[in-house]
Amino acid sequence: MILLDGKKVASAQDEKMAQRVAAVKEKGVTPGIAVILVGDNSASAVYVRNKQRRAEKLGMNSQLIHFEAGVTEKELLDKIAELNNDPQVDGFLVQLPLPDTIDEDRVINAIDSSKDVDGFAPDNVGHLWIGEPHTKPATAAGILTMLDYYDVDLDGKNVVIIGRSNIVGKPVAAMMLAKNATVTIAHSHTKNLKELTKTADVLVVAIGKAKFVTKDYIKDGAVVIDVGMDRDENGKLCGDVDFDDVKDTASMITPVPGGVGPMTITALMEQVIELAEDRANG
Ligand SMILES: Nc1nc(=O)c2c([nH]1)NC[C@@H]1CN(c3ccc(C(=O)N[C@@H](CCC(=O)O)C(=O)O)cc3)C=[N+]21
Repeated sequence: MILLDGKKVASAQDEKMAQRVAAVKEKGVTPGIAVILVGDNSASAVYVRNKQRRAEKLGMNSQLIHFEAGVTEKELLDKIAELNNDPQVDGFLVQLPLPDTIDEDRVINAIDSSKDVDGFAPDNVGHLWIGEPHTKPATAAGILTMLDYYDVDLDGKNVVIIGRSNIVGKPVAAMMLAKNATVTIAHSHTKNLKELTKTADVLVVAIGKAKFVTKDYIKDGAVVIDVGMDRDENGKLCGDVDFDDVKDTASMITPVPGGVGPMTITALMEQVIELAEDRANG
């Protein structure tokens, strides 16, 4: 079994990205990212901190805007308008999920789609499905970079994705379809899930249930991508895949932590650098 080592791939990408940051700075542009975090969800705080750290390491400008859970939609929308108009900010995102008091769609729609580094804005979703992406959702982009790094060719492969979220499942499907895979999206209403997942050459799991996928879901030699960020019975970070159970059946697998997570951040940073390059080139 080959471990798909997100930390290793991320640091290899970091070297290339640091050079791009340096080159764009020579042209007088420093790539700038902002992250809006609402409330004090501890997991979100960890991700946000990791994003800040990576941005700083790459020599980028990075600002965190932290609102209390009681923030009003208006305050949030005002901040978004300010970032839309801030020329130093190439891209920004609002960490999801938001508190129930806030209309998530309205917030996402308020982000200028040219600065929507998450690729969640409706026009960016459309561009992605047409096959002419502007910005791409970071987790999906990170997964594709990872597979490319390990020379996993998707052309003609059967891909099964468990999970149909706008953040992960759907964009992974669009991007793998563009690589000529045969893509199936499974979800909570799917019948005979195990029979379906056993047809997968590549299985992507993004459901948010700790250790849900065991070896009886997997074809011998499958590539398994675990997008889960869950806690096991001892409160330890784990994925949606029972790693120890599947490790002798899968040919390649992402660990949690150290798999998709670091790649998500890499993809996000790369997206901001691309937007900064566009700014520098006018
Ligand atoms: N608008 C928006 N965009 C997102 O991209 C977004 C979001 N909202 N909401 C939450 C999810 C989750 N996410 C992660 C990013 C990095 C790690 C990460 O760095 N993980 C490390 C460390 C995890 C740890 O130590 O806790 C790892 O897997 O090795 C995890 C999860 C981005 N998300």
